[in-house]
Amino acid sequence: MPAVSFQNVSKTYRGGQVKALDGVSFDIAQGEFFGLLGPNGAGKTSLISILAGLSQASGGRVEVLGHDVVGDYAAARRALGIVPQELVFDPFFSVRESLKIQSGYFGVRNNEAWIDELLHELGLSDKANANMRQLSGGMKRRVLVAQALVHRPPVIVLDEPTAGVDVELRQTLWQFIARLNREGHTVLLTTHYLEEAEALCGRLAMLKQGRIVALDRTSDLLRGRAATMLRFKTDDTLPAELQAQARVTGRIVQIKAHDASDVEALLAVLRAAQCRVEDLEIGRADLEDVFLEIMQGEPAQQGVTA
Ligand SMILES: Nc1ncnc2c1ncn2[C@@H]1O[C@H](COP(=O)(O)OP(=O)(O)OP(=O)(O)O)[C@@H](O)[C@H]1O
Repeated sequence: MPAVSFQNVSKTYRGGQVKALDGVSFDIAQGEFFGLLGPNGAGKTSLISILAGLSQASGGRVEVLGHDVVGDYAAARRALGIVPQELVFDPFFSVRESLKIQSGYFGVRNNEAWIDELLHELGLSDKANANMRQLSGGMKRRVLVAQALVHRPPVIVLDEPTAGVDVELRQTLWQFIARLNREGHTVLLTTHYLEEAEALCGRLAMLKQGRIVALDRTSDLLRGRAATMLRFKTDDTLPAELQAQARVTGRIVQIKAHDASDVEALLAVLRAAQCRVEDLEIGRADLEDVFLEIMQGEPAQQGVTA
């Protein structure tokens, strides 16, 4: 039985004018660390909201460990630990009180030891008795993670958990989540940080305009799609034939190359255009390259035609 199963899920808004999800189907196996990626507006939040039972699909079916998220809402929700994107919390309680209240909500009692462990693992021990109002944004985010995990859910859903979060918390969070994953918890992560997704997720789905456009093991996506990247810095204007295929960030230029002769051809074009190149390096394509390639709908194989 899959941990999460999306079956032909669709979602429309405004009486069908906006199609946020258009026939999304995939399963996440138990124990997977799964990443859901997509640009702004692709439909990630819509999909997570349906999974969480916060909004209803316009069509299709979603199950968590075999429990339908609509027909069997309570069981599905109990199986999920959801770390929301927004900082929502009750300002009147202390950190520990809020965790106890959340436990009660799931009918869990006498879990003080687990609450202590959560506080410790998330670096919140010395804030246990602090009022939620007094916490910084990063600390509140840690509490949201603790709240999501208080009932030891088998499936953990993290919706952009590291947006605006400092390096220390990211590391603390990922170490802890990776441990829970090793212990058997399934993890579903949405993020805009592609390095995190590349480092953490065994398998990835990419959403574009409400449809799945890629679904594969992370290593296969990296191997199969993009190839080698030529990276350099320049102050000069790129020759026109390279502009279309280059990714330019300030002075940094990245161009895809498939093999050594491709690299030679690229350098020849640059030399002929008297384009001065600094800090030249040739590296492996990363998930960002693959992501952009898929989102731009470029054909998988496209060499230099110089
Ligand atoms: N309540 C709503 N009413 C109308 N349209 C909506 C509503 N919620 C989302 N949409 C639209 O549905 C589409 C998908 O939005 P969604 O928030 O699911 O995308 P996302 O992938 O989570 O984006 P982001 O990365 O920006 O969070 C977008 O076109 C969005 O404008």
